[in-house]
Amino acid sequence: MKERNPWHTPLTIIIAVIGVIAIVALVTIAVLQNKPLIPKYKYGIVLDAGSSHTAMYIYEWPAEKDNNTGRVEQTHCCKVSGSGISDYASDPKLAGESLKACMRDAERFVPSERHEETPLYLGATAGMRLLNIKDSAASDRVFQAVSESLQKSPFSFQGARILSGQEEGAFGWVTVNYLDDRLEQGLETTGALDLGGASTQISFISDSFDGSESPSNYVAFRLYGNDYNLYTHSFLCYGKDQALRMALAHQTQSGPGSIVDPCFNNGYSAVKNYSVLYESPCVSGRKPSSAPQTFTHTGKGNFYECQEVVKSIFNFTECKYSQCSFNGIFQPTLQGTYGAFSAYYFVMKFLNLTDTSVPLQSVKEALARLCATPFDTLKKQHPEVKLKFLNEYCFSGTYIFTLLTEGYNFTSRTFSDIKFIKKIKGSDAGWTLGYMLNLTNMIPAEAPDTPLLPHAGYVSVITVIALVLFVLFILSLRPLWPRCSQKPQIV
Ligand SMILES: Nc1ccn([C@@H]2O[C@H](COP(=O)(O)OP(=O)(O)OP(=O)(O)O)[C@@H](O)[C@H]2O)c(=O)n1
Repeated sequence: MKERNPWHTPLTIIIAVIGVIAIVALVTIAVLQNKPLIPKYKYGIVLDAGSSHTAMYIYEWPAEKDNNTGRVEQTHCCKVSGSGISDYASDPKLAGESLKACMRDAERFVPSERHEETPLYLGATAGMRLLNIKDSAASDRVFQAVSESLQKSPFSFQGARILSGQEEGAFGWVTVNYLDDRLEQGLETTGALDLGGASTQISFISDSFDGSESPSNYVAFRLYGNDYNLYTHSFLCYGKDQALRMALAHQTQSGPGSIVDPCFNNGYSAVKNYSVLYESPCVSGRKPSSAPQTFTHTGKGNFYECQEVVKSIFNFTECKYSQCSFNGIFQPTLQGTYGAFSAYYFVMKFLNLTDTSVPLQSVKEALARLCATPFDTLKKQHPEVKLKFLNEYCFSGTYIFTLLTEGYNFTSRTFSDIKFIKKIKGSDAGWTLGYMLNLTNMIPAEAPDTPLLPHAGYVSVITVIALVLFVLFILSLRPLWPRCSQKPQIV
């Protein structure tokens, strides 16, 4: 009779089959879990309606993350052609029209199935702050026109409004520190220096500042479980275009028919209109009573004389606090590193001065050389640069140098703490990202609970444990294992 294989009992076969199925199931789950998911994103759009121009930013973040905690990145930027919306006060409809090309761009960059749920914000800064001061009805009409235009887009329009200077400064600080991963990791933060066309912002954390000395400069945040006492100040009229107006106003106080300006290169010449120069609220109170309609503005290019003109637009003496930056505004002791963006970057990049490890004296010498360059030579050296920017680099460089050193009190030791930046990890530095993160509750106040193990580690551990349990189970069934029958010995 054929001997029966002792392993061919129903019980061992069932155990073996269950075991194989369990292992196959575990391996399949582990593989599927670790397979990269098809990326699905959510989107947010912010329009930065600045004084000199409007820019549209599209942000995206992974859709599958709980509570929108995924990392937010800028995927697209569209520069609206033409000037800032505040320049359309006399024809507001055009302000709305001007946004259309970028909105069409957004329709292509955001997948159509996401259009309806994508929030769209418009935030206006110092240009509209000034228009609101000058003519609030005109400012309302501009908002009406841009809102009507944006309501027609397929996105979820959340409104258009003017940001306060404090918001602009604070959201710029949030952006820089979010992109640098300093908030989530609770690292030492970076200060933010923003130079626009009509205002400039300085925001930083200083251990010596708790808001008590100057509450209007204080913003408190609790982000990812950490408390921040932020110092921030926005100087209206100290953006570089309005600062230039103030410098020109200083030089035209007696209403002359021509001025020779040390802040413009030798060979520069233009005829300017008194009414246009003095139409801004930053200078309107100082319009000379008896002036011709126009004046001839020529350059002589002298950095040291230009610095004297630039200094005249600051008040360095008045201060009712323990310490001030300028114009009687409190500023705590500078601390840590700083990211300087917007016009700080544009100007310093052109001047090849973004490397702050060079001594401050060398920066001064480079500016002196630039200002002393005849305008014709400058044009030949930089045929690719738009004339409206090239005209002003001597003034702009001198202004930035003076604002940083005499205004904010950066010294030859602390100047190297400044980094001139445009983007951080692909996203533009500016207030827009911080604004959107805040409005979409993307930064939690408390640190999210982190799982003990990363996902892949978790799958591996349960697989190993399951295998061990399976082997133990098999071993525990040992008494049921069929015994080998003793074969009769053949002698
Ligand atoms: N290549 C460039 C581009 C811009 N600019 C200058 O940079 C300033 C604009 O900076 P921006 O951050 O765009 O300011 P706005 O948002 O327009 O102004 P604000 O925030 O004050 O409303 C303007 O003076 C513009 O002339 C420059 O010097 N070089």
